[in-house]
Amino acid sequence: MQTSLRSRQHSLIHKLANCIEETWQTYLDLSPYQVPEDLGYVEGCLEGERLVIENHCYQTPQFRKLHLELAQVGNSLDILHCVMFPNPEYALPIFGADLVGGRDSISAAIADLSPIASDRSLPKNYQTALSSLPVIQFAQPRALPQWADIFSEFCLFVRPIGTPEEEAFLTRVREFLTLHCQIASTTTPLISRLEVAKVLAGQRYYCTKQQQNDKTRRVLEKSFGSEWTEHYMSTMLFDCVA
Ligand SMILES: C=CC1=C(C)C(=O)N/C1=C\C1=NC(=C\c2[nH]c(/C=C3\NC(=O)C(CC)=C3C)c(C)c2CCC(=O)O)/C(CCC(=O)O)=C1C
Repeated sequence: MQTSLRSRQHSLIHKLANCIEETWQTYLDLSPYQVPEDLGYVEGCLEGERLVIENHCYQTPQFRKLHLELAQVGNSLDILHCVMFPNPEYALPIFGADLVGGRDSISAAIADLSPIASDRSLPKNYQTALSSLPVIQFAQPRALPQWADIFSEFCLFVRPIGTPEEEAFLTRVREFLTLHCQIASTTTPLISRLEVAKVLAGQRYYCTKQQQNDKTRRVLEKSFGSEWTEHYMSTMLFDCVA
């Protein structure tokens, strides 16, 4: 297997990809996840922009899909995308992260443990743990777009300025991930079909809103066209089970 794309991407993306995989390996019981239509590694080049995508997928008893995706547009735009979809029998939030940047700076860095409850609240244990984390002051916080009503009050969305802010972002994401994996590993599955149905509704809402991110859609469409992109966004990036 050739070296991972991360070794040719921005250092924060490289470090976060390693951090995510190390945390999963440390706290979770990983099994392989069969990526459909050999989407493990894809390249597209329509309007002259070559897009390379590398997908890493796993599953565990508590998570139906752990998805880490690295992508590079030409040799200018680096992307890290990560979503942890809980098994619908576990009433757990959805961890999501997105890093987008050029060779020397990250323009968007976002990470969140997103609620799936209909009242948009996180479970008490998450709220207690997250509110005890020190608030980090970033120089350039970013405003969420209209579709992004799915994130929690603890969501980090910034343009990190310089190494200290990149390190602070990485540390906070590591704290989110560690907390999430530790709680998930000690959570017992739901029994009632009504509870499971509510979890599915929450995941479906999350996926529907994420699919409205036109920044993602446009990058994919330029290299793969709109039909492939619609399929990819609804079955690979943000698929919700029936
Ligand atoms: C957990 C949250 C989350 C997850 C899981 C997620 O997938 N996106 C998420 C959030 C999120 N992403 C955003 C932006 C951008 N996303 C891309 C592209 C891709 N992002 C990808 O994952 C892939 C597939 C590999 C591509 C191709 C680009 C280019 C940008 C513009 C960069 C910039 O503005 O500087 C914004 C701001 C949207 C706005 O301001 O309107 C938000 C909120």
